[in-house]
Amino acid sequence: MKKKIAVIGTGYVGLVTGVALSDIGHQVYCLDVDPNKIDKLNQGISPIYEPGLEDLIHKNMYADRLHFTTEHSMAFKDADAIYIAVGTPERADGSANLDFVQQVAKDIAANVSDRGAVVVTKSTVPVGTNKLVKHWITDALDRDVQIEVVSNPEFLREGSAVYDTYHGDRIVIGAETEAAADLIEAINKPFGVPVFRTDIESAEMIKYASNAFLAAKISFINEIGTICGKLGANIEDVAKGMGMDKRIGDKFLNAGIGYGGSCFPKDTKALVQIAGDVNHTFDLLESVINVNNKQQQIPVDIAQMVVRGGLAGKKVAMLGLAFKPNTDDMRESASIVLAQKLTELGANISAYDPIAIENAKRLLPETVHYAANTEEALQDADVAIIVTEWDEFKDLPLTVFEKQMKQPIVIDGRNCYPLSYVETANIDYHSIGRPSVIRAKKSNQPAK
Ligand SMILES: NC(=O)C1=CN([C@@H]2O[C@H](COP(=O)(O)OP(=O)(O)OC[C@H]3O[C@@H](n4cnc5c(N)ncnc54)[C@H](O)[C@@H]3O)[C@@H](O)[C@H]2O)C=CC1
Ligand SMILES: O=C(O)[C@H]1O[C@H](OP(=O)(O)OP(=O)(O)OC[C@H]2O[C@@H](n3ccc(=O)[nH]c3=O)[C@H](O)[C@@H]2O)[C@H](O)[C@@H](O)[C@@H]1O
Repeated sequence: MKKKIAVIGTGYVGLVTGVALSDIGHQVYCLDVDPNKIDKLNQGISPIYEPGLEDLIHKNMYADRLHFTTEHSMAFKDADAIYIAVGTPERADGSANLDFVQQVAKDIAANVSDRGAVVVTKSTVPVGTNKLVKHWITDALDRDVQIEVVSNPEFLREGSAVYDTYHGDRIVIGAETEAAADLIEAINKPFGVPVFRTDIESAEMIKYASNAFLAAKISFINEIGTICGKLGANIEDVAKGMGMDKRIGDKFLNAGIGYGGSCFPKDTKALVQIAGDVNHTFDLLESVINVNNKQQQIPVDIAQMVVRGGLAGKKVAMLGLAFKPNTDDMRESASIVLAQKLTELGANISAYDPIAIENAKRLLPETVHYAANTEEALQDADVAIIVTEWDEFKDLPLTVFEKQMKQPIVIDGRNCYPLSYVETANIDYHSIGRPSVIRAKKSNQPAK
């Protein structure tokens, strides 16, 4: 069943959704208010770095199933389904800002075909928003047009967004009517991903609860890591041993310098607000957020302890800037907090990331120097901090730290190297929730 679909917003979610829906055969019109993005896309250039995405854009543009436009009339004309995938950024109080969603509702009212459409919200929105969207559209309509709304939250991860779309654990569909749910289920059928149907409010909550639970798992393992660090236990083995229990599961138990990105920080705060709106203090989630804020500072705390004479005037190499590997997304990356703190302490930062440098320049202090490669970033550095676990850092021979740095002190915020490997290198090594490995101690060890 091939349908005409309009996707509004070409950020991560809109673009990946639009491209994937065209790839399974639908006629898709992706609309954005940003003409630069649409220009680039019409030249086959993806405005975001996402493995595999550009190839799919080319394939489906060539097959004449995928179109990019700023023209509402072109996108909305005869659309069976209209997907809303615009941003829902956080307001100063942590709640979700729905201004972009409300604007799209007005645009739909002004442009939807007389035969009506099913309006699908992909954006992460507070419980009750889909019903508000329907109200906003019908309120602005000057004609009698049938509008149905469906909550269809998105669960893709940046860096593996294309893979996730085809191999998701579930597609959640929250609808008012069986007919609307049937249409969205049929549209998604070729993905072969299990569908879970529910009411609209539950679908909206599933998205926030899922992100909050994953964030809680990360903060939990990070707290255990901090205790392990003090007691001489190894968080990697602890997480492995815990994860073997199927009720716990082995995913999302990597201790590190906390979660970043465009969603966990924003969605956890929004859920605290959503709970507050119904007079519930979400104590657990507030702690998850506080733990994460502390976690992002850990490398600076360690650096202050281990670099002799303090950090003022010292060269700090930052390896990795993106909030996770395989993306150029810098939103809420721990590198932002770290660079600010280090700069306040008078350190000179030399930073390198395989692809996020252009985005980093907009968010990090102006004084940060950007190196062309790892070796240049490490040259004569007093301390190195690994912020993002890119493969090229994980594969780096530890001798590079020895050779390039003034003092080979490495603070690994992502536990990139097995301790047994670090033991063989002539570096001081501090990681998260694992014992430190110090040169002096190694040389004092009796010969075997
Ligand atoms: N980034 C991610 O990995 C995921 C994001 N989400 C959710 O999806 C939503 C979108 O997130 P991103 O894709 O990261 O957003 P984004 O902020 O990167 O992109 C949003 C796009 O919408 C466009 N836009 C804004 N107003 C518009 C309008 N009136 N008409 C047309 N286009 C308009 C903007 O120009 C921008 O290109 C958010 O609610 C987010 O929480 C959900 C799952 C994953
Ligand atoms: O709503 C969203 O936007 C998305 O948010 C996350 O996806 P994403 O932020 O792209 O990336 P994740 O792989 O979840 O990583 C988020 C952060 O947690 C950190 N993390 C992840 C896993 C882990 O074990 N430890 C850990 O510190 C990562 O380094 C990263 O900073 C969710 O995984 C997606 O399901 C969801 O759709």
